[in-house]
Amino acid sequence: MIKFSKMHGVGNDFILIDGHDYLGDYNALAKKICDRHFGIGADGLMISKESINADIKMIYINSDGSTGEMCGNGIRCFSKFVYKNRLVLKDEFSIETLAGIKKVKLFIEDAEVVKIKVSMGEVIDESKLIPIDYSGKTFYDKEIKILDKTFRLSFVLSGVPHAVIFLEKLDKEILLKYGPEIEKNEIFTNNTNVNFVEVIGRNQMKIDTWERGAGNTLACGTGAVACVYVANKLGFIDNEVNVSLPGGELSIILDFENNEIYMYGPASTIAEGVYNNTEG
Ligand SMILES: N[C@@H](CCC[C@H](N)C(=O)O)C(=O)O
Repeated sequence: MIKFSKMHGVGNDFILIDGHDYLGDYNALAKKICDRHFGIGADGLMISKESINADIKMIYINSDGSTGEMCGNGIRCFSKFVYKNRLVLKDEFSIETLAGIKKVKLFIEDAEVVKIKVSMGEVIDESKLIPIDYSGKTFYDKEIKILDKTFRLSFVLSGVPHAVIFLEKLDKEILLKYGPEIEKNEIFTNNTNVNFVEVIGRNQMKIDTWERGAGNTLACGTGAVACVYVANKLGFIDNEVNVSLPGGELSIILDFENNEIYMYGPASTIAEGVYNNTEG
């Protein structure tokens, strides 16, 4: 029996457990517990662990059992989870992830966490530092043929790898047909998340994401950061952007002076309970 919380960050849903409550194989557990028919159902599993370098450590595993280095929506849920479960006793703290240490700040009203700010760090775009088989310096707006269609694609690392494609209008059929193909395209040496973006104005965009290891999700936080960064680099938008995702809204701020990117968004607790790990 494993105690869990089920949470979502703008529709990107997760199961969270305290690492003290389960010490087994987390990747195998993620596959079982995230299954939408035989498990609780979620896009990913997060486990809290003690950290030597930060206030707490977050382990993130996708629903297919693969490890993700970071999760933008996940880290907001994780922050609220560890605060509510008194694993961290401050409202501003640091979290160790496989993509480095991230700082978070909780906004609390009437004892409820209403919003979380995450310092997401820098986006990395140098090809030699990111998982792409490409000899040029960076991979911005390059033509790439996928099945029968040629896309203009950019590729960056915002904690996890992200492909960014701008469309005149978002199209679910394109996402579902080409997303899985791009995710596993051989140029991306560690696979990739795939974001389709519609720019609405200088401060507004819409994104639909096909996630590495989880498929089509209702939102992706690291994806929102990657898309805002790339769109700004290509001159399409300013540095403060409201991002609409199928599951809700995020706010992303590029702070060039401090080499920092901030993400603001909510985190909601849906359920708390006990998972029976012996059946299912
Ligand atoms: N949903 C996430 C990203 C989760 C990890 C990703 N699927 C990967 O393995 O790269 C987010 O909100 O950032």
